[in-house]
Amino acid sequence: MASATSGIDPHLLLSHKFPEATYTYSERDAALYALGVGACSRDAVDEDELKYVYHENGQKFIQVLPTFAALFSLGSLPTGLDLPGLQFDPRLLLHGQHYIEIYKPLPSSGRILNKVALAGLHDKGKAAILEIETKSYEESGGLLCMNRMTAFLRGAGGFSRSSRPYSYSNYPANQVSVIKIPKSQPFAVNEECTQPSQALLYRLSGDYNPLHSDPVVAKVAGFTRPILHGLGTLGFAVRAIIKCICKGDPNMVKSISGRFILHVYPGETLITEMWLEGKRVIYQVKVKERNRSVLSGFVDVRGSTSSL
Ligand SMILES: CCCCCCCCCCCCC/C=C/C(=O)SCCNC(=O)CCNC(=O)[C@H](O)C(C)(C)COP(=O)(O)OP(=O)(O)OC[C@H]1O[C@@H](n2cnc3c(N)ncnc32)[C@H](O)[C@@H]1OP(=O)(O)O
Repeated sequence: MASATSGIDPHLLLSHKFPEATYTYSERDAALYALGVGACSRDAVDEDELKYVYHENGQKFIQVLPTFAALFSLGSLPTGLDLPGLQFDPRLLLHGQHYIEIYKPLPSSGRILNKVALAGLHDKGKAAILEIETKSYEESGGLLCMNRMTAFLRGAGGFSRSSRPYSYSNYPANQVSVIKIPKSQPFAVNEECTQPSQALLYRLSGDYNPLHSDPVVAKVAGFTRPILHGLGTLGFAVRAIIKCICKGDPNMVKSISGRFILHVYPGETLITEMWLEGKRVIYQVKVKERNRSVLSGFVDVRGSTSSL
């Protein structure tokens, strides 16, 4: 794995003000995204999923998966991940966690205004953790969703000026995604193969990091070949939860939290296990071929749990 100079000045970094950014998308973008996270990949006429990619039964608009909201936040990051007070090797960046709150059903197309802020910074010694929060507004001014993404910057830790490791976050502790996986049998299990070309398809939704497409870059980052986008795996998991628990209704999803535990290679099989705890679905994704957990978290749902 490569290493390079890094350095973080917490005060300079946290005082940075991001400019507002817009993100425009069409139905084609929403459908391409759905295909990128495996919608209809097992069955091109899947009765729960065709609506994400096609105007099924004469529906006026396609429906949008709630995880599509994550693209709003990626689109608002500065080019080259260039921020004052932040020096790190971008080749060693991994997506660590992602948290989304959805306040309204996502429209099938739109122009979104993003307000971005730094939500957290933590010194983990071998790594720095940087959290970026994006609030996304419709043109009418209504708040549509909020994303908080966590970047795990390998090799960028050790910037604390005192013996106590630096740690700052501006949000409640109950929104962090380290969750306990129940010991009981899961309520539902979904198994699905990703395609060898999955990351090449997913990247067309706007995350062109070469870690997911370039074998040389992947090796420098410590992987044998390009890996799947973390948000790609999250998209598979949440789609499975919508299918198995929300009876195919994407608008039941209220919030989504996930921690990326281990990388996934495109072509591997994802097993999503789900447990119901009131209105919360605890989930864990394992890679079948390596029998390893790669992602875990929770999805909070709207509506009556008795009908689930
Ligand atoms: C604008 C400039 C800023 C840039 C940042 C912008 C945000 C960008 C977000 C990134 C999105 C775009 C790029 C996308 C990239 C990808 O999709 S990469 C693929 C998806 N991700 C992965 O595959 C990562 C899988 N996970 C791992 O490989 C490992 O979990 C790890 C992240 C390498 C950590 O493992 P390890 O080094 O063994 O850590 P530990 O020793 O267990 O823990 C050390 C401390 O770190 C905490 N921690 C561990 N894992 C995570 C995690 N996933 N997220 C957040 N924090 C994590 C852990 O709790 C430890 O802390 P303490 O308990 O306090 O000691």
